[in-house]
Formats: sequence, C-alpha cells, structure tokens
Amino acid sequence: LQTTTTCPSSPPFVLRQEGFLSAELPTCPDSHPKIDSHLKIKNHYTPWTHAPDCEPATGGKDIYCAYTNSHHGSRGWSIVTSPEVAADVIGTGYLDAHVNLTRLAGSSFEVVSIEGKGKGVLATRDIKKGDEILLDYAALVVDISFTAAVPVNKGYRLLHTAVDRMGDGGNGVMELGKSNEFAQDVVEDVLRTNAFQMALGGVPHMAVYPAVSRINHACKPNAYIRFIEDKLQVSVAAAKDIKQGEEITISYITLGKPSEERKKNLKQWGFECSCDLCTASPAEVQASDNRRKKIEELRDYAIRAFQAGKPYQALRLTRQVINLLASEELFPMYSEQYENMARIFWVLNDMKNAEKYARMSLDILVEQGYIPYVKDEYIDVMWRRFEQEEGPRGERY
Ligand SMILES: C[S@@+](CC[C@H](N)C(=O)[O-])C[C@H]1O[C@@H](n2cnc3c(N)ncnc32)[C@H](O)[C@@H]1O
Repeated sequence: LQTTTTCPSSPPFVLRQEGFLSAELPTCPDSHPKIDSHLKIKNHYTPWTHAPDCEPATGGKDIYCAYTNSHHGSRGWSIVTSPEVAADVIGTGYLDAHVNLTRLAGSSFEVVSIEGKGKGVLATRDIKKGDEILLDYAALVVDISFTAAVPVNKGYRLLHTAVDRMGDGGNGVMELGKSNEFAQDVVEDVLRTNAFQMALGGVPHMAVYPAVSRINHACKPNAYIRFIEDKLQVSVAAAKDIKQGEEITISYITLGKPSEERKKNLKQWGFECSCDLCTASPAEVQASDNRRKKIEELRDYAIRAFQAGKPYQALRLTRQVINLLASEELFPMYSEQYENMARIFWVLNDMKNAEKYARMSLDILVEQGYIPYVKDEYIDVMWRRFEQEEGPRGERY
C-alpha cells in the first residue's frame, strides 16, 4: 500500500506513547490517534472503534496491536499488525472505501455442502468468462511475522481480541471452515484454513475474506482471484464460461504444476485435494502431468534458444507452450508467453506482430484485474524494457 507522498512513515509507537513526538512533524495518518488517556474525547481512537490492544514482541523492540473498525461494511474489520503498517492503511483511505454490499451479497452464487470438501460455492446462473462473480473485503488481516514474534499465548489473546471486537462479534470469521491439523487455537485454525497471503504496506500479511473463503480449490479452476490491495478487497472472476449449478473453484497454489508438486504445496493448506483433475483416472492424471512437465521444459528451451540467437526456434517452441497451456486450460499463464512472442518479434523488427502480441499479453493482465485497460503507454514501456535488455531493435538479424 502506498502512503501519500507528503506523509512519512508513522514514527515508532513508543515515541508517540511517551510524548517525544515533535510538534513540527507533518501531521500524518496515525495508527494511534489521540491515544493519550487524559484526552477524554468520545471516539478518540478514530478511525478505530476500539483502543488498539498491543503486545510487545519477544526482545521488546517491535510491537503488534489489534486495530478494529467494527462498523466497516456488514461485519467490521480487524487487523493485527505493527503501528507503522496500521498508519499506512489509514493513509490509503481504505477505511473510507465504499463496500458494495450488493456485489458482496452477490446473485451469482450460493454456499452449499459439497461431499468431501465441507462447504463450497455453486453458480446460481450461467456466468460468462471474465465476469465478476463476487466482491469481498478482508475481515481479519494478520501480519505474518507477528505469529513468530509474539509469545504464543499473548499472540492468541490478541487474535481473539481482534475477532471478538468485530461488528458481528466475529461470527462471520469464526463460522468458517477449520480443518488445519497443526493449529492449536481456534482463530489460528481459521487463519491456517482460510487466509490468503497479501502485502500490506509492503509487509506480508494473511487475510481472511469470508465469502471467498468458501470457495474450494481446484487444480484446473474455473475462476480466479483479483486482489484490489489498496482497498483490501478481492474480486473473483470467471476464468471460463461457468454453467448454472457448477461448483466455482479457484487455485490456492501456483498454477500449472504437476500432481506431485501440487500435493506437496497443498500440504501447507493441510488437505488432500479431491478436485476433478486429482481424482481423474491415473491415465488422465499422467497425461496432464506429462503436458505440464513439457510446458516447463519447452519454456526453458525457448528461453535458451532465444539467448543463443535462434529467434525462429524460440518462436516455434513458444507456440508449442501456448498450445499446451490451452490443453491444460491455464489461460492466466498465456500473458508471459505472449510477452515472449512480442519480444522475439521486436528483436526481429517485425513490429506488426510485436505489437499484436504485446496487446494480447496486456489484455490478459486486464482480464486478471492487474491493469484497468491497455494504454499505448504500456506498450511503449514494454519496448523500452526490451531495448534495455536486448539492445537496439532489429540490429541482430
Ligand atoms: C478456504 S476453505 C474452503 C471452504 C471450505 N470447504 C468450507 O467448508 O468452508 C479450505 C478448506 O476446504 C477444503 N477444500 C478446499 N478445496 C478442496 C479440495 N480441492 N479437495 C478437498 N478439500 C478441499 C479443505 O478442508 C480446506 O482446508
């Protein structure tokens, strides 16, 4: 998250607590606004609805606090993080961000029980590729380093404070699936079962989005998540046309890996995958694994051919990668390959094709929500990058 340019990072909590803060410092979003106990102003923790509850990390250098705004959206929101990150969050105006409850409630899906997977999400109408299925906002966000930095029992206490203080008493979070065998506390279990990793103020955090948390994983998912970081929201969009009654699925792990690697990665989520691909016949799983391994191999060959001054061979290999990605329905991975095609045509001074593939690569980023639309300026940026990395265009061939 970006703070505004006029506002430096929040000074350390301890300085503000002890009144060392110089009056000359510019006024900035403050994670502990007017916290001095002698200031008996109603709501003096604004924008938080409760006094931040803090625990020092082992060693006493860092501090982590539970910050809550119990009025945000329908269920409130709590974050367990450092005062610096909390100040950044205020700086972005996240708490002012409008939470569109109609989109949140959604009319395209319902939560139902799914055999062997607990609950899951079904489409209640036909959904077109690229359409938004739901929009959700974070309910509980926790700094990843907090869990190791703060003594275990104090950490659990802070997590429970964060949940209890939410607008709905934490119900929306606590009723989520809990199936992690390593968790020793119920809130920890909710986090381990449901949280996605994201960056807040440049610092890794876990975030629980209660509606998205009901969506099960599939290794060939029909939907994907778009993080809208400066609003702490996520949107789920259809990766392909989805029929009414079909289960909506996303991938919890890096797309495109063969079955053994997927199994290993999903172990961290604490479950054995029973998606359509993982429960397909051994022959189908093997065929898919072969294609996925071939994709990785050909990607490497294409890069090496390009680096060895064989652009036409690199083109052929990249086309094969794209065909295999299509067989495995791994459309989000097209973007990188289209960019490689653009680069090869650019080096060959075939600007018509270079631009065609550059636009196709950016179109995928638009579909995935990374950029709002394709601007000519993005294409120019791509050319400048190629020039820096490859030298002047068209000189080599
Ligand atoms: C984020 S939650 C998804 C919603 C969850 N099924 C529920 O009942 O709330 C993740 C948990 O759902 C289950 N799950 C998700 N995808 C699965 C899959 N492909 N196969 C088996 N279980 C799955 C696992 O128990 C996993 O820990």
